[in-house]
Amino acid sequence: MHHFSDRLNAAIQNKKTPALVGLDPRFDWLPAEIVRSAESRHTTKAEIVAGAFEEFCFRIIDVVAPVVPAVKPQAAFFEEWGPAGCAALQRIIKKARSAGLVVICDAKRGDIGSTAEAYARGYLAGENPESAIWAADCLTVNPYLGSDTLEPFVNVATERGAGIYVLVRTSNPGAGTFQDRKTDGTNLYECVAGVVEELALKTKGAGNYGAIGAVVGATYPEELSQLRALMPHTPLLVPGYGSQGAGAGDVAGAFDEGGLGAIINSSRGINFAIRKSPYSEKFSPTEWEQAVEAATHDMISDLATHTPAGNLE
Ligand SMILES: O=c1ccn([C@@H]2O[C@H](COP(=O)(O)O)[C@@H](O)[C@H]2O)c(=O)[nH]1
Repeated sequence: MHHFSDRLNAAIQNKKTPALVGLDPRFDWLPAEIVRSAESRHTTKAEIVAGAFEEFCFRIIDVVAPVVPAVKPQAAFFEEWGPAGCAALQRIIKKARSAGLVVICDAKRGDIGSTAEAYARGYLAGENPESAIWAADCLTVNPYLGSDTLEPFVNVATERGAGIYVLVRTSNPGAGTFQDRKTDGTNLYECVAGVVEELALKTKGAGNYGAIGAVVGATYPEELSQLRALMPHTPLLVPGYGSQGAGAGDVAGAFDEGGLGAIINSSRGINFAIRKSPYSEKFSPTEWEQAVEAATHDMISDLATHTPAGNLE
């Protein structure tokens, strides 16, 4: 069985980029042709939305799979639409994996240990997509209930060659409300980082990184560099690039000297590139996939200017 971080790093090296495409569909922003097609096939609103999300994400996967290592579907946008949305998410994960992509399901789960175990078993398929119903390679996890609640995720991830990313320093404006709280001179996020690094070290693969990673926002570049140094064996998932205002310079501190150790997410900036300059001027609304492709290539080039080339050459 191959270790999660080793598989992810191989994918990053193969595609020569740490760019991660988020799949965050919004019904009101979908291309008209996709909405029309879903309306012709379904009757209820939930089925129409779910059908449209599925086609939209399938087509994004077709565009980005040749050039990026991984995708991150955001479960919330699918769960909002009930069973139809969840069924679409499941098929999207399957499609992304068949396209050779590493799939990180962003569902931010967490609960008391015995319940966390059910989340872990349900989401974390790791290397064998048949081993969990949601068939993800990796899941985002909320550590608020305590370090004992991370254990079931660690155990299942280790058994199945899967991974988790634990929320350490999130990208939102209010991240500091709880995460910056200090006890004995240590911030809460530094305390969580310490626990995560221990788990990363314990689950280390053939390379430098563990199966347990951390979510750290690109919108806090100083903390990002600090956490890279504090967590040398922890792979980072870095949201906040693009629509939330962070640029390639802000994420430079996330990488190790070989250019590994982090993947950088953009969701709206890629999914809905057609709605924004310069793509809205370059392409007509029906050419939205070309806009997705151009935005992905631009992100890859942008990141390359600030990523140590090292292992990505
Ligand atoms: O700290 C966090 C943790 C998760 N996210 C998620 O990432 C994407 C970001 O979307 P953009 O459109 O690129 O802003 C979204 O799914 C968030 O829920 C985050 O932004 N910050």
